[in-house]
Amino acid sequence: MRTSIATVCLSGTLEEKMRACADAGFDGVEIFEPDLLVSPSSPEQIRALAESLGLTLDLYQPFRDFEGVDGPLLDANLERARAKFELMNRLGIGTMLLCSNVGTATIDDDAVAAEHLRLLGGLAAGYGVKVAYEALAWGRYVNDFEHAQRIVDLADHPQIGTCLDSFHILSRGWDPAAIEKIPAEKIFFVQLADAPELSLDVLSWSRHYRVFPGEGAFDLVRFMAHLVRSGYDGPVSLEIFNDVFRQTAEDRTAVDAMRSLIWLEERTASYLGQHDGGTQYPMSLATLPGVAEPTGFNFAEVKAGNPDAVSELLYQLGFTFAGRHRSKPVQLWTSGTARVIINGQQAGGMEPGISALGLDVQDPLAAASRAVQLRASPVPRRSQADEQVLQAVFAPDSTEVFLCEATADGTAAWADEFGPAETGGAQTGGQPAQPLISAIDHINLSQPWQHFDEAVLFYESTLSLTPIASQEVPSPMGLVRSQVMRSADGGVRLALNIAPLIVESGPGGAEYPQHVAFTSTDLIATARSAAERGLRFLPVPANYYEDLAARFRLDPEFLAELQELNLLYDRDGDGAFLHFYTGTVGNVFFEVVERRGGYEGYGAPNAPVRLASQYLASRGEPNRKDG
Ligand SMILES: O=C(O)c1ccc(O)c(O)c1
Ligand SMILES: [Mg+2]
Repeated sequence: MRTSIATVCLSGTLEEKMRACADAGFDGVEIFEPDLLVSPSSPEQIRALAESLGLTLDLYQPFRDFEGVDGPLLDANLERARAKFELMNRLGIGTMLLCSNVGTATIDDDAVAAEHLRLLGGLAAGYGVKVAYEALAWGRYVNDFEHAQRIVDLADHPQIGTCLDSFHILSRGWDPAAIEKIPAEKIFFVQLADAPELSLDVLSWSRHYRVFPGEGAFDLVRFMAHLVRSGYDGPVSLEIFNDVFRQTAEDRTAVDAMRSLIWLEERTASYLGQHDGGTQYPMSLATLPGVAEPTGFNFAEVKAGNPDAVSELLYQLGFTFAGRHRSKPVQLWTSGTARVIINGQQAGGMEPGISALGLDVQDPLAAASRAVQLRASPVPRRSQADEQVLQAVFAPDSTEVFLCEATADGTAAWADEFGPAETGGAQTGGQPAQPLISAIDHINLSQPWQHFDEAVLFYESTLSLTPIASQEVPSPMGLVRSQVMRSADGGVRLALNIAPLIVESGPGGAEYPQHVAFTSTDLIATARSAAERGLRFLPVPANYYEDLAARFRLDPEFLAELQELNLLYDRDGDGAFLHFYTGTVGNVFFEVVERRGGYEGYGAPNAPVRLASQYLASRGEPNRKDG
């Protein structure tokens, strides 16, 4: 599949955009006219730059408001087109995009529009270029791709064909199956965009909210399947008008874009494999190393300049110190299969924060190769000869994601690099035979708002995690969007939260704490033992417990126990959820959860209580529970 992208998708100058597209691995670009008009480079220089970057210039766009107009305006429009065809010859671009008329058309007659397109085709022939007619969703008379195609048929000129744009087709609810009826040689160009479901006029939706394939709600796999079946084999180009991408570093957006297209290509290949058996089509679709979902968490890593505050929390939760790394300032704490690494390497005066997570996968090499083919950056590692070689890539928020070998007994092969425990921390104590905390339940990573869609696409495409319906949680600092990505059996649950931007601290000014949640087989016993070891719980206000009593019929003694220990409670169906939070150290805190009777959620109704309590704590408000 030939990949292309419109320069309007990216921030920067035309030259910067082209370099970013080439670096991300695109085959070609569409030149968006306004980008050229403001460039100091001549058309010849842009052409030479594309050549030197190995990019093809696939399309010049847009040409607007041409057809369906009165005689004098038509003459002027043809003159306008002549100038653009001359320009295209200088650029070396063979196809121009013509949008259906949204403003000046006064004649609602297909025969007239077709006649005008035929005239345009005649002019284009003189310059050896072609024109791809695109039905904009808000076109005055033509807003449906089948209608545009009927006009192209009527025009019946070799230089005149269709441009299909998934946004204009799917936003209007047109059925993309009709693409298969269009003769392949008449599809001159294809643009792809996804979009979230919004109730908005199509123009505003299109101009501000398009996103890359896989980041929205459109079924682009089915769209692509119809396109492939039509016999089309030209460029598949991303055309994303998006306010956030326009202000994000262009190289980052280009990588996100390329990832979305590679993944769509793979999913289309797999869809066609399932539905059309071995049928061969002109467009060849590349695939990636397939990987199964990760089966569990192998570890979580906290980086900290001073490990003591973190190790103290873990000790209070009942974790056992399992030793120091034999060559690095790194500690391992365990409880059951929950492993937390506290890494003091290169952490200087750094506040504690989650820096890495390890996932159990069947084939770490294949999983890493897939991630890298999806343009994830590998984490550079300098392993010593006697250490496990671990595969890792950076997530969009720079968290390191390690792809670890799953073992049948839940142990970690690298753990023998740690020890012996006796030489280690202040608080050791042997591992109890049956620790209450048995595993990592989920990891919660706050994400900068502007990279949220990119993060969801990253975890879904590289790691095969599935996003479940997102939630919105109010906090004193704004609405937090929470998106859980999980494996089918719940072995891996990752909660991504959009951190609201604290306006006064400026972009990136405020870091939101992140957390690791552990599973306990007996939450109340865990809380009691943690309290005895001096754990400071995140305080929960009395109002919360009054509301709990009103919502659920809880045994008064049980309710009193929840309140005494600062425990939170929720229910779904037959299931119940008990959990508590520790205080925050630096940018990290811990949660302990007990899932009863198949509870599948994360205590979302309680999240506002947590966020408000953390907000008070971060402002140094008195903790009334402590007196
Ligand atoms: O919003 C527009 O005007 C516009 C322009 C060119 C396109 O290809 C398109 O899909 C939309
Ligand atoms: Mg378009």
